[in-house]
Amino acid sequence: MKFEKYHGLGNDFVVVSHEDVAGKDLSQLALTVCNRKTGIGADGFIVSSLRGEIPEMIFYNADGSYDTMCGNGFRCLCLYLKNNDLIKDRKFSIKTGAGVLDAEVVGEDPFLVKVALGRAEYIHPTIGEELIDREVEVEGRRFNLSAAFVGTPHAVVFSDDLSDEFIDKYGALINDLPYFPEGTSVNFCRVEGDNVIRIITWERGVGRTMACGTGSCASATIGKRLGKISGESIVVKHALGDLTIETGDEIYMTGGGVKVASGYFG
Ligand SMILES: N[C@@H](CCC[C@H](N)C(=O)O)C(=O)O
Repeated sequence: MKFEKYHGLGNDFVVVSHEDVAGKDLSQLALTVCNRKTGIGADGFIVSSLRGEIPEMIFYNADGSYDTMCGNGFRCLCLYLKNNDLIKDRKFSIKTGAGVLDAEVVGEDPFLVKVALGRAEYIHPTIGEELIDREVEVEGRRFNLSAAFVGTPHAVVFSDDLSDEFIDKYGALINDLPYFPEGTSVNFCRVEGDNVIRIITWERGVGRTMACGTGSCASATIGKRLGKISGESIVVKHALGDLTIETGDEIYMTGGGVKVASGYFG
């Protein structure tokens, strides 16, 4: 199987063409390919499909679970399509499990793409109301928990502790709360300026990753709703760099993608 590997701020993905995996169990393939000991190693598996009128992203997490959207993966797919001459225009659209999203290449070297993600949805499906700044207790520790759906579900907690141990422990525990019967990614954020937050995400289907695009969008919009940050353009800091999130009526995410490798697997 021919593959290319990409990352967006260290959130890494194996990208393959739909033609090369037609008829295969994609969930099982994601599990095999993403294994860091016995596979290629990645946080997610992206199948690039050209079956329809516009390109389509089919996305699986490292644990084999399907997901509707992945922000960093989406930007990586944009670069994959560009590298393979599958998109020629600066502006284009890609179908995802969360709908058709418009994108525009705004930088060539380094590659930079701006993606329109629509509006954040705040009505929480399990409780039928918004889950914003709600005090919850998790193993004796109090959190102010908020949630938003930005193509995929996200919980957001503002915290000064961004240590690996804290994220690993409470990310998994918050994902297991009854509010989230289908699980959720959990974003831990620290305010670092009027329009700046630092974020570390515990991702559903993966665990702690180096960056999360949709999590950055959810965190920026919730940070603004809670009055913790302000401004149209929010800088979301990750270990390897920043994403710019515009949070007007519609959310826009601007960030890069990097090709790491290509080859054959199996
Ligand atoms: N890495 C992502 C989000 C991926 C989805 C997540 N693992 C889930 O299951 O919801 C991003 O960059 O947006």
